[in-house]
Amino acid sequence: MTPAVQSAAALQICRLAPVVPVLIVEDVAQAAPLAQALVAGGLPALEVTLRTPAALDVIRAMAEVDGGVVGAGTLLTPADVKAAKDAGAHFGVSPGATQRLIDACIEYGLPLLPGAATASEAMFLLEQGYVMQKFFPAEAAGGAKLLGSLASPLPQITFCPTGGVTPQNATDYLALPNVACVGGSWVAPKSALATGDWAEVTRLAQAASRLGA
Ligand SMILES: O=C(O)C(=O)C[C@H](O)[C@H](O)COP(=O)(O)O
Repeated sequence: MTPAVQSAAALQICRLAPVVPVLIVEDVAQAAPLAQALVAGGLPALEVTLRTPAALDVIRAMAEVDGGVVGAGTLLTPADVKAAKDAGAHFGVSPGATQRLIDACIEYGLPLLPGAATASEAMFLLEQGYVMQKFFPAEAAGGAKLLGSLASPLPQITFCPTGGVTPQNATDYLALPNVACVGGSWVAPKSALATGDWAEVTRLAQAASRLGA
């Protein structure tokens, strides 16, 4: 799957809703109810970070949830790409990008949302064919001001800013011409997961799904 085809798929997924929840899930039993709560709240695209031992099983369980489009986050190696694809991930997200990671996504047919934080990184990815990129770490790298500054020299790139995005600053990003959606962990807070408060997750997702409207 060429980078251009990967980006077309990633762009479509990023346009489903203004927010892609970034999920850190320790317990596979939480996967289905969490995904159902987020989809019910209007956020179908879900990013499960490969940062917990349960992550691949969580992806497997979430892939069964109606209406959800599940991706794997924190992809760092070709082995991560293969494991994510085998688990049923529809897309992959990385904080950055390496040639090995890109080659693996081409080989295994996993649409990648690769990360960039500077003009040169974004241009390297554009040369490869990635017109849809993650802007990471969004707030620490320069926030909406930096990303907005990239829109005029690099109008062909659309971004999903992630990292430090909150309900408060999300609207600044969503107002930019080069932003399709934002990524954020706030819609699935640790406290709600710990208590299984899925109604709270749906409430947060509903509020997030209205951002930028
Ligand atoms: O794991 C990845 O692939 C990452 O790139 C990191 C995530 O984007 C951040 O963890 C977002 O988290 P918040 O800043 O809490 O919204």
